[in-house]
Amino acid sequence: MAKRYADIIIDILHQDLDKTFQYIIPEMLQDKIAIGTSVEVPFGKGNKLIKGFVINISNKPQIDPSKLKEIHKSSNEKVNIESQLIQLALWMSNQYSSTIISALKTVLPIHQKIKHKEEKRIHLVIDDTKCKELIESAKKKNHVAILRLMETLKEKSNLDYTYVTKNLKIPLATLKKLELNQIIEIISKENYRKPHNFNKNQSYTQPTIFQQKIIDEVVSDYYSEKFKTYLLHGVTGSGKTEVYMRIIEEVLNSGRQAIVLIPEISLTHQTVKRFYERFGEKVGVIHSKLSQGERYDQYVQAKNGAIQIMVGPRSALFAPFENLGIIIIDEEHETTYKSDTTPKYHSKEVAIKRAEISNASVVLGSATPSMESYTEALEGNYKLLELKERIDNRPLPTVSIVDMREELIQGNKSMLSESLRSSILDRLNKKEQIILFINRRGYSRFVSCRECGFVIKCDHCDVAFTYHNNGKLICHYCGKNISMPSTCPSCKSKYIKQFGTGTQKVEEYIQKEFPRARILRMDTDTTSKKDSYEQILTKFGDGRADILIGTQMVAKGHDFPNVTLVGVLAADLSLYMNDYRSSERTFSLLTQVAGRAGRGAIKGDVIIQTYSPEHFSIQNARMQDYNNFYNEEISYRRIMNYPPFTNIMVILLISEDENLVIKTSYELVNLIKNMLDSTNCDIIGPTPASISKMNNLFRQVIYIKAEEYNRLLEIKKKIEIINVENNKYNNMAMQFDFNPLFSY
Ligand SMILES: Nc1ncnc2c1ncn2[C@@H]1O[C@H](COP(=O)(O)OP(=O)(O)OP(=O)(O)O)[C@@H](O)[C@H]1O
Ligand SMILES: [Zn+2]
Ligand SMILES: [Zn+2]
Repeated sequence: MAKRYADIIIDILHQDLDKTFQYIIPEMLQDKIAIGTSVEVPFGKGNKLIKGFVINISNKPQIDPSKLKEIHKSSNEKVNIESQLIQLALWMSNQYSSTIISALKTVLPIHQKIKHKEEKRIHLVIDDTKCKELIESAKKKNHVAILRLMETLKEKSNLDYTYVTKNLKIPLATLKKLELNQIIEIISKENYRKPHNFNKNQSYTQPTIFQQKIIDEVVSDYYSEKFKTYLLHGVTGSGKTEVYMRIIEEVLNSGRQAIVLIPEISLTHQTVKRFYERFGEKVGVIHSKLSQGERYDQYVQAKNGAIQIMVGPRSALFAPFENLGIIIIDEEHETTYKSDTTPKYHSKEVAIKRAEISNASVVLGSATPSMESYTEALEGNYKLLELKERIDNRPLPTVSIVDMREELIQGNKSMLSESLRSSILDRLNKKEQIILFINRRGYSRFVSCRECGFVIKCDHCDVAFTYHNNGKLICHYCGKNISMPSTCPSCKSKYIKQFGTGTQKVEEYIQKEFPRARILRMDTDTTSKKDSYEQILTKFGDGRADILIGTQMVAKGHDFPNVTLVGVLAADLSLYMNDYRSSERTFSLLTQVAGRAGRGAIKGDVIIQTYSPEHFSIQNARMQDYNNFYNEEISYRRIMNYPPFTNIMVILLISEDENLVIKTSYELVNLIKNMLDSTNCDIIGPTPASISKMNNLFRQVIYIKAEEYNRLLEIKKKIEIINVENNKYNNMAMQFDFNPLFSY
């Protein structure tokens, strides 16, 4: 048999060893070694044995084979799932241009040294008569500990170990002795931590004919082994979750597993509850508020088959399912699906890749699909599925727009318009519930006129200037900057200022206006504890509060049938961020938050307060007309050459030396210009980053646009080679991001 060689990545905990080493696969290990196998290899001068992972196998040695060492030993564990995940990590490290190690750390739980929580119980193993004798003799000999234990055990027959040692204060030696004499038995049973407690519900909803048609389509593709990516575009409240659950049921029946991704942790409670009611103990959950131990337990159970559906944000994508059948991404348009740490992957792309590796289907669901996904669907790359109506033919809520400039003219300077104020009062009287949404994205960053609504924008880029603390307004797309004007350039009003209201201020104000209303607030301040989302949402869901005030986290996914009024306090805040995606984000946010109203028997109303009532994002959100919005936005993207028509790579340069970072950024741009054939790339910048100084480090950004994604990867590789060859960027950190969802 020809000799085979394995590329091995050495112990993942050594950050600096981000390269592979080739080893000979010895005869006796030939059939034990595959991609993903964990092995022990001799390393370095002393040939110390260390752990590594096989990431590739070939027939060709890279150097003189007599210089290669042999793999010492391979672990006997089944490798299938690790091998799939390692394959995925390798793809990620290439696609997002990160180190192999950081990609591996993302997909595999590296630190596995967490102890299982053990539950031990003490059982009485002698009969009643014997027990009484023992109690009598303990009394005589004045053995108080034994007496105490026996009397309690006689009644309960078995007790929790910790209770016995801590509460009854029985010494360990005594327990040992009793065990030795076969009076008691200490039985330990592995006990998995359960992060959620719900009951399985037996009554099932019957799918509507519209839901059924979609379920049938996906399921029949699945059974004929056509594993595709679907885009389920269903209006708010159309019952997408039921569709997911029915499809998953079939996947489970076929002996395979499912992953359900949700955009953020605030939605975990509702989704896990719904899935748990349907599937019981088979549902697992992974999110950042679980303890290390809880997370590890979920991982182990997914691996051993106890858990078959993993629900959670991003990281649930890496659940170690051997036979993954489907990945669902709910609210697929959400920006939280993009990782903000290296590798900066997009969950949708990784999900599609993972599905390809394991022959699984992917369902993306949203009432407001991302521009990218909808374009893919129109081009036939994803299969488009639509739910155009709400369940039971319930109407979508009526959305009205209030022009806050008018309110000001009428002398109303408060944050509530007259119409929103009277509607709130009306619902409080009717004992119906209200959600007040404060759009905090772009908080305090752009500058607008309170009188005419004018927003100060860069004349080259059609994006709002960003307000900087030194009183300067800077365009982060071209670098142009101006001083903050003292009057509105359009109407000369002096009510021009940067924007923003905090949630807490809103809560205080609303409470003062409606003293009898029971108010809950949900934002990052009120949700720092592990179960705070759950508490707030359960309280509101049970009707123990009238008004829920919150930021983005109240906007989507929630299903509260008694909510009949949704108020949006400042729709504009996300409209003029220095970001070409701001229209899309505003539209989907408003449509999503509007979609929380009228999901039960009573029709809902939505009131959107804005200074830009004519903006097409707001107008289309009012009509809840996704297609119209898409058509307007896509033509803008085409003209401006933004994604999905191009790909963008960001280079962020960071240094404590301001002059150096600026000088280098210009040099780098020249260098890139020289290496490009300029026909198919566009360079924008360098400019100072939105946060141009952070922790005393100065930040410059360069944007490169290219139609072909791989061009960007090539450019990046070249820059790195130059860097390694002449140590060019030594006193500087350089970060790359591909198709970022926010501007830098
Ligand atoms: N077939 C059905 N029969 C009766 N009620 C249903 C059915 N399917 C779903 N529902 C109910 O309709 C409501 C809305 O469903 P769901 O929350 O899944 O909507 P959605 O499409 O995910 O909306 P959003 O995009 O706003 O999150 C839920 O209360 C759900 O229980
Ligand atoms: Zn500009
Ligand atoms: Zn003005």
